[in-house]
Amino acid sequence: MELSLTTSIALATIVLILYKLATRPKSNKKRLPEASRLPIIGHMHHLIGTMPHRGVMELARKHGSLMHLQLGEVSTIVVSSPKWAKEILTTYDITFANRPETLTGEIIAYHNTDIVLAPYGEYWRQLRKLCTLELLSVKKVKSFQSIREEECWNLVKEVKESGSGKPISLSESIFKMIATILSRAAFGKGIKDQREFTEIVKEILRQTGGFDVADIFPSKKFLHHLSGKRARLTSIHKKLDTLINNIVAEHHVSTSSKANETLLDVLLRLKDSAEFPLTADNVKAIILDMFGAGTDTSSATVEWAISELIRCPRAMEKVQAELRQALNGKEQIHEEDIQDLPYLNLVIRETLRLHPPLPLVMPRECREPVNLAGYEIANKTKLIVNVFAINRDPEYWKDAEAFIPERFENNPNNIMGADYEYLPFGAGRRMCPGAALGLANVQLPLANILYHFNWKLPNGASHDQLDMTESFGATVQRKTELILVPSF
Ligand code: HEM
Repeated sequence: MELSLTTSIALATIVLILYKLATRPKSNKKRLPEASRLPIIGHMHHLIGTMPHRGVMELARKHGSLMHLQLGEVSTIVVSSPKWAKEILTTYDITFANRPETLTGEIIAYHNTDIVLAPYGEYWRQLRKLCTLELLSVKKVKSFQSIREEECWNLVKEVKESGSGKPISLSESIFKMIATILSRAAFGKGIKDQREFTEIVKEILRQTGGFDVADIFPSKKFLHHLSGKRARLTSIHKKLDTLINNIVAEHHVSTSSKANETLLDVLLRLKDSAEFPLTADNVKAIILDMFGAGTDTSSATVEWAISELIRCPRAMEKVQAELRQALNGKEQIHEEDIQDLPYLNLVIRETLRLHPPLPLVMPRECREPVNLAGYEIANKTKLIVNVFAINRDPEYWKDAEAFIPERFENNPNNIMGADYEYLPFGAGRRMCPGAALGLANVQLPLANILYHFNWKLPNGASHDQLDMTESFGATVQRKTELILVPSF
C-alpha cells in the first residue's frame, strides 16, 4: 500500500519528534527530593489514610526536611526542620507571603478579602496594621478581660450545677465558652443569633482543612461541582451572610469610649474613614476571621492541655498545687492572679509544642520564581511548613514525643523558638496576629478548670487509657469528645 505524500511527511515528523525526545539531554536542573509519584494524583496516595501532618512528617523523615510534594495539580514544597523554617521564613519570607486561592476562601471569605486568605499586598498590609493598632492590640485584648472572667465563671457554675462525680463533656463546654467570649468581644452582650452563628462557624471549620479535591485540582471546575463542595459552601455562605447582616443592622454602637469598643464598633467606626476604608463585605470577612481563627485554635489547646495533664498525674498535681497555693481559697479568678504562675505557663507552652492547633500552619504560595539552595522553585508553588514535625524534631528536642513542661524552664521565648524550633503561631510576615488574645483565651479557662475541680476518667478507667487520637480539620482536635468526671 502506498502512502500519500502528506501521510509520509506526518509520519516522518512524528518519528523525528520521538527521536528528539528520546535523545534530548537530561535537564541538569537540581530537583528537590521526593517520594515515588503516580500520574494525575502525584503523591496523594502516600497520604491516604494518614493524618496529613503525620503523613507528611513520615515522608520528610525519608526524603528530607526540604522536599517536593505533587498534590494533584499543585506543586508543593514542604519544610520540616528548624533550619529550613528559619531560612524560608526569614530570607524568603516575602517571596512566600501569598496564600494559595481556595474554593472555601473564594465562596466563604468574601473572595479572599479576610486577613487569613488575602493575597500579599497593600490591602493585606492595611488589615495587619488594623490588627496591630486596633483589633488585636494588647490594650484591646486587655479590654476583654472582664468578659473572659465572667464566661469562665459561668463555666465553673455550670460544672458545679451538674454535680460532683457526674461525667460531663468538657469539649462541648470549652468550645461554647470560647465562642461566647469571642462573640461578646465582637458584638457586645448577647446577640440574638449567637448559637446559630457559632454553629455556622463550626460548620465552616469542618469544611476547611485537609487536602480538598477542589484545591488540589483547581483547574478541573467540574470536580468542584461533582463533589458537591461548591453547593455546600454556597449554602453555608448565604446563611452566614444573612446572619452577619442582621447582627450589623441591629448593632448599636455601645460606647463613646474607644477603650470599651467591641470589634464590630471598631470596624464600623473605621469603615468610612480615610485611614482604613473598608467595604461592608470587608467588615464581614474580618469579623468571620476573628471567629474562624480564634475559636477552634484556643479551645483545642485547652482540651489538649487537660488531656495531657490527665495522662501525666505528676504534672497535674504540680499545676493544681501551684494554682491552689497562689489563689489560696479565692472564689473567682482574676487574670492578675495567674499572670506569673510559671508552671501553668510551661504547661501551655508544652501543649502547643505537642499539639499546635495548625500543624501545617496555613499554606503559603510563592509570588515569583526563586532559586532556593540551587533548586528552581516556580511561581505559584505552594509552601507547607510542617510545624508539627519541627516541634517534635528529635535533633532539637530530647524525648520529643513526651509531655514534659519543665523543658521550657529557663527559656524566655514565649511564642517562638529563637532557632525556629518552636512555631505554634507560625513566623514571618504572616505569623498569627492573634497570639496574645489566643493565649489569654487559653490561660484563664485552663486555670479555672484546674483550680476548681479534680478530674478523672469515667468508669474507673486509668489515666493512661485516655484516647488521644487526633482528627484533622481546620485545626487538629481530639477525635473523641473529652468526657471527664469532676469532683469538688
Ligand atoms: C492558641 C491560639 C492560636 C494559635 C495556636 C494560632 C495559630 C496561628 C497560625 C499557626 C497561623 C498561621 C501563621 C502563618 O501562616 O505563618 C495563624 C494565622 C492567623 N491567626 Fe492565629 N492562632 C491562634 C489564635 C488566634 C486568634 C484568637 C485570632 C484572632 C481572633 C487569630 C487570628 C489569626 C489571623 C487573622 C491569622 C492570619 C494572618 C495572616 O495571614 O496574615 N489567631 N494563627
